[in-house]
Amino acid sequence: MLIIKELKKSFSDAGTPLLNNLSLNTRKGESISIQGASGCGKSTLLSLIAGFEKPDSGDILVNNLSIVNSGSNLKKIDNFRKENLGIVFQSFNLFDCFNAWDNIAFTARLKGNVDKDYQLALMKQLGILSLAQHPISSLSGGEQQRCAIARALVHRPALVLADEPTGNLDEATSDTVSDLLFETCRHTNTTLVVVTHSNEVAVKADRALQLHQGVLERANIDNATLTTAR
Ligand SMILES: Nc1ncnc2c1ncn2[C@@H]1O[C@H](COP(=O)(O)OP(=O)(O)OP(=O)(O)O)[C@@H](O)[C@H]1O
Repeated sequence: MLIIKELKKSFSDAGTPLLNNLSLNTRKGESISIQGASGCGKSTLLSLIAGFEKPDSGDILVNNLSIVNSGSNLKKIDNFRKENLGIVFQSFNLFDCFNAWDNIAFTARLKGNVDKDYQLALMKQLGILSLAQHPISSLSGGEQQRCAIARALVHRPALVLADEPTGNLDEATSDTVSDLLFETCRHTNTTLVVVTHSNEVAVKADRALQLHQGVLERANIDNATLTTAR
């Protein structure tokens, strides 16, 4: 579904590339977590997958569409995002001037396929239906992030990218919100890539990976590490 082939990316000519022949192959509906040291290139990788940045070489395919080779065609890449991509940010990135319902409807309106029943079902699943008419600024951090998850899914994207989705939440809220993110993506058969510093969040993915020296490796998160992290 998401296929990354021998991706290279550097921000300077000196030294080893930040991403150095990185490859990944995911199944439809699979969830992947990515951890790694600060500055190792996790957010850069998400930006490349979203088509916000261009790699030096290699290819990225989502549902057989090359994000890299569509990169020079801005309309095509814009359509790719509208059709295929949902994004969840650490800082929620919701609009203060809209209520919860209109914030969530935003991506579907961009795509031109508002499906009220589907939005109602998603909001119900995420436990935020009763907040639909509330101003976004009146919601707690956990409630806002649940709205952001609904917004990322409401246009039925094939792929959701989440960059530190629980980074601004306390431990208990992080647990609830990350459970909802993984469950909702499983329920809707949406492929999910989550960048996180949290071992507790990382182990909820079907595959836990770490970015190390420019490539993705299987993460080794054992129970002892989890216990220590708690
Ligand atoms: N547009 C850019 N121009 C130059 N350098 C950049 C640019 N974007 C990122 N970098 C550098 O690339 C490296 C990787 O950044 P990135 O944000 O991808 O790391 P990260 O693994 O997500 O880090 P963190 O866990 O701290 O968020 C950093 O050294 C960063 O300064």
